[in-house]
Amino acid sequence: MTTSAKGLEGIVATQSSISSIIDDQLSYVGYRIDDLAENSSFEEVVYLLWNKKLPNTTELEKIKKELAEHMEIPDAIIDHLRSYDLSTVHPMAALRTAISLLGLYDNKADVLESEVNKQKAVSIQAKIATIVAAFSRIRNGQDPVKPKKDLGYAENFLYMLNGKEAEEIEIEAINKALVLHADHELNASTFTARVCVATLSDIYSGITAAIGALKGPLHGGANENVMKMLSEIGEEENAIPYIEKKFENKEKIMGMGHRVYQNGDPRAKHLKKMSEELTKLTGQEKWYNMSVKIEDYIKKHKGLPANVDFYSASVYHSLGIDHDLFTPIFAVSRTSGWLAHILEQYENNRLIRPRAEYTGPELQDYVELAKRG
Ligand SMILES: CC(=O)SCCNC(=O)CCNC(=O)[C@H](O)C(C)(C)COP(=O)(O)OP(=O)(O)OC[C@H]1O[C@@H](n2cnc3c(N)ncnc32)[C@H](O)[C@@H]1OP(=O)(O)O
Ligand SMILES: O=C([O-])CC(=O)C(=O)O
Repeated sequence: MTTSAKGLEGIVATQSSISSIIDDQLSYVGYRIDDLAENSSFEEVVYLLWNKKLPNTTELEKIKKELAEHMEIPDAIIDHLRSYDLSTVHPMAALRTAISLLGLYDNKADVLESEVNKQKAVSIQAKIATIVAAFSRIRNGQDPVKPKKDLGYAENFLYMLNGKEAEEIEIEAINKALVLHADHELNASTFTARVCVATLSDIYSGITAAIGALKGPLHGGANENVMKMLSEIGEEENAIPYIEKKFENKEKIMGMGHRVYQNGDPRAKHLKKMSEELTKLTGQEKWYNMSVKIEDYIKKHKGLPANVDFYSASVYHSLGIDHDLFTPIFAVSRTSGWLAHILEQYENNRLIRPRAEYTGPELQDYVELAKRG
């Protein structure tokens, strides 16, 4: 057997026609992320990822309507969210459980037929935004707000989160963030989803497993930790001494570095621009200025680029979103990619089962319990 690649670095583990990263350029089904970020709605991207073509007007209206119509969640999920000790539960843990629970209210959860799976995809994509918003409201002692059928996805999410219709600039920011986070080739959570459903387990299992993988700070959980770091730094002049200390302690800087991108994450510049605009608009420029200082310093001293999580932190913060909801919002977006990969996996399935390079002791004789030292 050949030697293993730590963290599977550089290993091509599957074929996929959903998204690609070539020469540091990201595209969804061949459409450049820059064009999609500037021009498309999240629903357009959802359609693109699931159907591998951009929707025409009728198709776009249909997916928008379907998503809005499926957003409402069973009362039992709300009751369940109310039963948590919300002072300690992380919203990603709540989301992981709520999606799993959602499967119990779907009498076709275990049916793997293609058409049924597509219906489940719409339902899960629609409901995940509602679950995140409901969790946040219940935690704040407020009643969950039902979705409105005439609102787009980003707008509905903000409406359910805040209990009032959002400003255009907020909708634009969330829409763009959802577009930018939607898919990213074979990242850890997407790979997790594919490994899970390749056993012919159901979609709910795949999404639940993926949420678990995204939660970690080396992956989606980094965005919350970026804001934690910025808050600890507090003021711009503290930024560089803080980072130097982290380097001395050999600690990682959240939101920096990437396994695949060597010269920078193409999504980061969009979030950086949004961060600049939104922090200025809300009088919170210090978070942007501090982020730029850190980015420049780390680029210069470590050669590491900012990743998608770095500037998303100050974007969400300037929209007044609780810091521990940053990763759940990432999950809301990435669900579209997970679902696309799950559907693709089912279409051409083979069990995913790599090998391990054994590094333990050579074969040895069994020692009876009484004779062991
Ligand atoms: C949506 C996403 O998932 S994007 C990634 C989100 N995660 C983060 O932002 C967490 C911070 N970043 C990291 O931990 C890493 O850059 C990862 C996990 C994203 C990718 O890392 P890998 O390709 O596995 O690189 P690895 O962790 O092995 O690091 C390689 C070297 O670079 C250093 N390095 C990598 N990232 C960082 C960082 N953010 N801060 C400081 N040093 C870093 C490591 O310490 C290591 O140095 P060494 O060789 O001297 O020991
Ligand atoms: O691709 C990765 O390893 C992580 C990432 O940027 C993402 O999931 O968006």
